[in-house]
Amino acid sequence: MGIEFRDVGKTYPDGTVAVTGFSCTVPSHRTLALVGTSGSGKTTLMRMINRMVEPTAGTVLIDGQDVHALEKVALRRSIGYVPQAGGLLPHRRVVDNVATVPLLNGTAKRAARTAALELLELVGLDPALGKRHPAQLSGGQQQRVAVARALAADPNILLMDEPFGAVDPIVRRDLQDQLLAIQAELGKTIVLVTHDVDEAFKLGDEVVLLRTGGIVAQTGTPQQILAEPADDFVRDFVGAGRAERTLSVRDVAGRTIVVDGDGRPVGVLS
Ligand SMILES: Nc1ncnc2c1ncn2[C@@H]1O[C@H](COP(=O)(O)OP(=O)(O)OP(=O)(O)O)[C@@H](O)[C@H]1O
Repeated sequence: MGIEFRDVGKTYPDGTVAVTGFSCTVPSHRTLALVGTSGSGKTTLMRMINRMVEPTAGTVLIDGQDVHALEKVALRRSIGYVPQAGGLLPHRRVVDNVATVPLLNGTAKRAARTAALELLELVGLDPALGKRHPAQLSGGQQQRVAVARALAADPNILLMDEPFGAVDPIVRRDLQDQLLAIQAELGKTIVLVTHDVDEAFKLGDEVVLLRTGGIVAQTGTPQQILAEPADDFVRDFVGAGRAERTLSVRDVAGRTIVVDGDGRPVGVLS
């Protein structure tokens, strides 16, 4: 059970080949990170799951069912989607943004709002912020709202397209940690698109590294890819040979410090 891409391809009407012969399974409750350079077909692949993009070859299945046979609007509402820049409705209050899909699905207003306020707490926001409009929140807070909104209809599947790409590195790390905590609690099936290999390794149980044309360079757990990069392209991309991944330990003032290849401290061991 889960999501299965079966030999899918996508050639856009202008002839651009975005994806070719892609096959992959995402088991239920696991996170797949699609990582690769710009234009490697990550977003195209992810959008095939909720039919925002229709493949020109192959099949996408959810729990064994061809998504092509499912009604598009119902399918889209049943899957949480976190777009790149939040995609919040600017003229609606935060709480109403979060409640959007449950309201469309017929949940009563009061129940939808109560649930929305609980979701704001789940993503680490003060429910009092629910009264504000999106423009009155920071970029990081807006992304938290976007995650809350994607979770509002309690979907089994969560699609995330560069969800934390527009925020600074410290907020980004916070949001990543929050997502890991939420995932530990809720156990969604997540497909995450990122161009940041560190993010892919941190969040993905399984990582697919793509090259141009949606061709798989390597699939594996972060540990497998780091330990045995398939070729020079992968090695360069993950930076396995880069100095900063070559860690060593040093004793400083009676404590054991871990430093990177440039001697910068990255943590304390004991
Ligand atoms: N609607 C479209 N019409 C034509 N070509 C498209 C369309 N959407 C995407 N493409 C092309 O398909 C290829 C893959 O695009 P896609 O957005 O899936 O890549 P990506 O890996 O997600 O890139 P990025 O990291 O820049 O978002 C690119 O060459 C892109 O220009």
